[in-house]
Amino acid sequence: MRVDVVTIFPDYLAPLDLSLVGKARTAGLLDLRVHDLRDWTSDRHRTVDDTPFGGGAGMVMRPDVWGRALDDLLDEGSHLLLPTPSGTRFTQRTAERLATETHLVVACGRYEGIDARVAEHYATRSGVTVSEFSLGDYVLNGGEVAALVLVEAVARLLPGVVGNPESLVEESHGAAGLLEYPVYTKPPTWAELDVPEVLLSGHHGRIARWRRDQALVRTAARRPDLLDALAPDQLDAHDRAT
Ligand SMILES: COc1ccc2nc(C(=O)O)sc2c1
Repeated sequence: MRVDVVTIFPDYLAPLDLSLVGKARTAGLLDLRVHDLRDWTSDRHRTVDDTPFGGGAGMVMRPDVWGRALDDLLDEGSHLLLPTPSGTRFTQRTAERLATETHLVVACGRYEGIDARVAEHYATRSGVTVSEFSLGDYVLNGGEVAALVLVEAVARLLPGVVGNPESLVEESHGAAGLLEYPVYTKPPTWAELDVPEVLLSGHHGRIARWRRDQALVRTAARRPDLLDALAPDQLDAHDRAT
């Protein structure tokens, strides 16, 4: 998969050189390129914004500069992603869908946002998909943090990136559709708190059942909406009794 990220703060994306995503890039599993939007400016001051039509506070990012950048980067089959507070919610299901695609272009807005004609124009471009998304019900100062989240959430789903793909199933918001169960390691007692006895039993069936029950109880307590969203076949009779 190729991912192009366009931003006026390229250094904001430096964390993507580290850890799991960094390893995926080194292994050739992810072709990630970060671009400075100002490379597509044409004036001495490398201007990317201007005052909003209709008045109001702040500045708006210019469509002509974004147009030159996106014309260079978008191809047949590209998915243009625009982080924005007014976007649809980015979820694990979104990440799973994006992880099946070949080319993502993430346009990081700043100031009051990108001129609306940019999304409108590229939505009509043959072979290009455009999506505006938000991380959640809060507002950041720009799209870069959302880009970091998106790239990591997608990259870790690419084949070969995570050591044990099975771990993707039981993690929170994974294929099981539940929050993950609590995890423990040595020492068996810490701060006068013991590890649940069942986890020391070596009885794999009981351990699996205990973990499933913990995931269900946690999900019911913290995110009942996730339980409501489960398909009927995702809960067995024991689950329903828990
Ligand atoms: C101007 O660009 C922005 C500004 C705020 C913002 N907030 C996001 C969020 O997902 O919360 S994406 C995003 C993009």
